[in-house]
Amino acid sequence: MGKSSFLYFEKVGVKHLGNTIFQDFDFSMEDGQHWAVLFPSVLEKEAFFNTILGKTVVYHGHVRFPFATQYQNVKMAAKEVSSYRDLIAHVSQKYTFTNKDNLQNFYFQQRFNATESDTAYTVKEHLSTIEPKNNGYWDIEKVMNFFNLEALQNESLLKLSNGETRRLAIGSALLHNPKLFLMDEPLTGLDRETREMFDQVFQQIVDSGIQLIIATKVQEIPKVITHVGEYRSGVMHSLTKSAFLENRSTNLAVDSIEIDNSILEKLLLSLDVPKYEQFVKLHGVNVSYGEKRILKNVTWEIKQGESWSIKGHNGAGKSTLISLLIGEHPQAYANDIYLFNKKRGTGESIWDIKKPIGFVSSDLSRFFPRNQTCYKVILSGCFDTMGLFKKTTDIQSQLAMDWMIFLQIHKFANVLFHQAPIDVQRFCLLARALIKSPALLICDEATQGMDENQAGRFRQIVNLIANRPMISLLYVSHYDHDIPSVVDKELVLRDGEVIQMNG
Ligand SMILES: Nc1ncnc2c1ncn2[C@@H]1O[C@H](COP(=O)(O)OP(=O)(O)OP(=O)(O)O)[C@@H](O)[C@H]1O
Repeated sequence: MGKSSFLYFEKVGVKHLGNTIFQDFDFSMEDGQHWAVLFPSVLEKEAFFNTILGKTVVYHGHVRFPFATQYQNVKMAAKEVSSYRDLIAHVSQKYTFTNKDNLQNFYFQQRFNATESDTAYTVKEHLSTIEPKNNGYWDIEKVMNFFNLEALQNESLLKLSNGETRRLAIGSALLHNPKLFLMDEPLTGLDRETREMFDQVFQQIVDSGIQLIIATKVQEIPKVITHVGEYRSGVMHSLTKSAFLENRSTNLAVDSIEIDNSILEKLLLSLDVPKYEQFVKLHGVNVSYGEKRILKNVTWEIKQGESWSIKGHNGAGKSTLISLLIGEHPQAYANDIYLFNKKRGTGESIWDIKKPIGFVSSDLSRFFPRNQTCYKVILSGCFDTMGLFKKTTDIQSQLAMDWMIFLQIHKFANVLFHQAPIDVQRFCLLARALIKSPALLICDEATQGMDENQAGRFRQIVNLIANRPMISLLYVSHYDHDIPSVVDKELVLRDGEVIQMNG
């Protein structure tokens, strides 16, 4: 390797989660370079990052980190324990924040329950608990300022929206002043305006002396990137960014995916949904926390069988609106809301509300107990619990397995859910939602972090389900191309207000 070598893989063989992922894998990054890496599947992408982080089994070859040599020599001379990892920051799609007891045991509806979240740190507290591994350009003040976190500094971590959480995750990682920053799809979950602003964010990070490896989509390769590595057929094809973009065919169409219709037909027959006269109706709905108004006078009706998208900037109130529908928000009772023929607050139980709803969100995965397998997570849909705690019938067990086979995730049945790749987790959540024959399927940024082929397959299946006359769909995404074609109605929120409704 040359003198200016920063990081390299030499004929590396890697095993991860029981699978051999790489054989004779080569990759080389020089000082001053910033890489975008493209992987066909989440499994390979996660294995690549985890290998750099030393979390996989390298059974062959070497991974070398010349960028850390000087640092480690200095530490060794001072007789201090150190690792090359001290110089790496990583923001994955699976980031979680812990609470004050250092346990990650938040439960889902806690987010919407303003009084119950005292075990969660505020944004400012969280940033001050981080013990930077290195001193450098980034400190709390710079991070707060640069990522627009001042206004949120006293908010509990639990209450942050998806986009707010991501800004915080990137800012938190920078506090370590790493030399190498690994980012897994840093733009997903961000609204269009924020995504556009991120070119400046990357530039600032690079200007502070940090080198980047970003897993991303071709359409989202940031300006600062100098090189692109595309992993195909076991080989990382490396090019400068300009050569890559020149070579690239403009046809980025996603493969159309073969769906096994015979299994689907059988599964769809199990989706036997009753008819509701008053499906979902909201009239003048308001949600606020103290002075902060999150939803303002929202009036909206969804008829059975309709398919809607909900759009709006990060923090506009989309997830809050959904939380009212799925029975997770305590302020639902104080509002004029009809769900499935019943007015909220007239004696119905939370289970009555949840029963007709299948819910899939990018956020949901982190709330399942860590001992749950993929199979159990799917079965927990039968009981609307976050994990399986009851005995299941043979019919339920068979149905869960049939959905897994149809969705091609059956080989993960006994894998712990939190260890499964992101796309497998999402298909599990989809199966968990569908196993109980929902009348309303809600997908809240559900394909976030999935690769384009898997996201395409997810949309295709959602399309097939939502095309059934008795089933309604609510779909939230920051990307127009991600919205399934069955969706023909949209609600747009800005700062909690409905600014557009095409229904
Ligand atoms: N319990 C709470 N107390 C105070 N503020 C809250 C609470 N819960 C949510 N919020 C705030 O309400 C706003 C709306 O959040 P919500 O998650 O509904 O936004 P969103 O439109 O889904 O955003 P994103 O696209 O980023 O997911 C955010 O600014 C969030 O910080």
